[in-house]
Amino acid sequence: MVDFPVIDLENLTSQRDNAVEKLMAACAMTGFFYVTNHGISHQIIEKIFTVSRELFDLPLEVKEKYPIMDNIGNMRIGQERLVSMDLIDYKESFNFPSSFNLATDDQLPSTIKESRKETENFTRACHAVGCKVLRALAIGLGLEAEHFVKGHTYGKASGGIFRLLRYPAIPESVDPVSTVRAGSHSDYGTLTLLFQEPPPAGSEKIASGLQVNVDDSWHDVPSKKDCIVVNIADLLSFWTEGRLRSAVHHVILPAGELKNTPRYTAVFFMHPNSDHIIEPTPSAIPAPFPAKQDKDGHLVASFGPSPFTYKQTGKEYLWRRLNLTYDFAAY
Ligand SMILES: O=C(O)CCC(=O)C(=O)O
Ligand SMILES: [Fe+2]
Repeated sequence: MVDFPVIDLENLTSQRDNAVEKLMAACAMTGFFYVTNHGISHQIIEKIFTVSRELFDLPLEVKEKYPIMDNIGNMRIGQERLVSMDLIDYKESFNFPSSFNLATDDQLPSTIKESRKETENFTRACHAVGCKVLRALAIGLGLEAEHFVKGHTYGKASGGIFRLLRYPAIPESVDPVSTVRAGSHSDYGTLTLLFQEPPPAGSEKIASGLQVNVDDSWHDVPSKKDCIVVNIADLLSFWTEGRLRSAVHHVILPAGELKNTPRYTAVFFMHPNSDHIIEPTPSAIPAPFPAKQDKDGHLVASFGPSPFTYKQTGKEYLWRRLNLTYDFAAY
């Protein structure tokens, strides 16, 4: 059993109660942890899930007016297959720019346009939480606090995505062998913040389906009251030459009565500014996977889920990564 630690954001910011050490230990092992005392109110989180329900409840022909383009828009059930064409991801999603103030009217169905201000406030709050974690990580690595944050500016162009997801109830007709809720993958960016709706009353003990792969076995990441699940994503792992780990995760079909309940999540994917150049991190902590020179003299990562060249911008990385994946299969 892996115990994903719960980290108090206030303690992290004020460097109390070994919170930074706890965070660094989690990031060296699994890259997954919970953040509590994050200051994002219940009301705004509930509002986001209300907006999400209204959005997915729109008629199909309305949702299809917003097809995914440049990684923004709607993906219908089965469109995104994270593992292979043989494994269906039984989910639908809507991607918006993580700096929601950059969303153009034509990217927003009426339901979310009506809640533009609240949604923007939510994304600003998520960004602020992510920046606090990035500062603590920089401090934990012995760097100046703003090392990562200065490449993450709210309101500036980036590959960052705010994503709403609905995993529908599982009909009897679904083949459990060729279907998952989300196939195994690691995230592309720097940090991911995941909000899981609390399970319905009476189902608290049933796992939500999100699992993380640690040392070749899968571990449940249950929804925890008032907590955000945060994980290190691939780019931050490359950036730090593997000092911070980005773990593979997936969402399996639920068990028991949760099969009959749709699952809603809201995900805030942080990416650096499009023009931010990613160099290896100058930390005194030994890197598990130091950058090396390739035969053409480029500085490249010596590990990871895809080739990675240093000294490229956030934008170059993201587009190379997306192009390696068919049909925008990930983000
Ligand atoms: O919805 C979830 O629990 C996880 C979603 C996820 O991993 C992703 O969208 O990258
Ligand atoms: Fe993910």
